[in-house]
Amino acid sequence: MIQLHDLKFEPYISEEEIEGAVAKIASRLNADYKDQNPIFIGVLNGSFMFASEVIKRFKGDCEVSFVKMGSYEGTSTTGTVKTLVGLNQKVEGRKVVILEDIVDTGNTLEEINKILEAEKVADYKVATLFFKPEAYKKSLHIEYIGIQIPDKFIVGYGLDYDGLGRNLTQVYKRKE
Ligand SMILES: O=P(O)(O)OC[C@H]1O[C@H](OP(=O)(O)OP(=O)(O)O)[C@H](O)[C@@H]1O
Ligand SMILES: Nc1nc2[nH]cnc2c(=O)[nH]1
Repeated sequence: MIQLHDLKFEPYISEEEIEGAVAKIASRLNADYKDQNPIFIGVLNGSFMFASEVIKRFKGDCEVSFVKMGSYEGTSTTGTVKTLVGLNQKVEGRKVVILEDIVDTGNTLEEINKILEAEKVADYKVATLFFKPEAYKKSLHIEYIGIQIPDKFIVGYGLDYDGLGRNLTQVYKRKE
């Protein structure tokens, strides 16, 4: 068990399971985007570890960019997604892959969808390491899903509780 600020968390998803999920997504991306020079767009802060692990397994040419979005305070969403750092490169006509650490309510994804529609990308797909089907309230398609989890608050592998826990190499869930 670990403690971050005032909350306790227990081990939930091992490094091996995460590594297996990352490898599967990377393998599909290698097949689907062979010779297509995709642009990977990581959604900061949470996706930094997942993005790095996926991108280093991609074998062809690719470009890498990041946006920074924020909507969580403590363990719940504020319901308002702020674009803290937007896209700083032209993506018109390009094939884009969004890299998310987690899709929960889908609010963040919806905001990213608006940005990409305005940018007129050729097409884009979403890859997320974790997905909470019970919490997802949107209809945007998620092409690459690593691990589906119940509607519990998790930390580790990029995900934080009020700033702490992003460096953990396995995932923990809030102790009930
Ligand atoms: O589907 P949603 O309910 O929108 O939740 C998903 C988002 O929540 C987290 O970001 P957060 O706002 O906590 O910012 P962070 O990545 O900087 O931690 C996570 O990184 C996703 O981007
Ligand atoms: N740390 C963390 N951030 C999230 N953002 C959306 N869902 C979660 C979650 O379960 N944990």
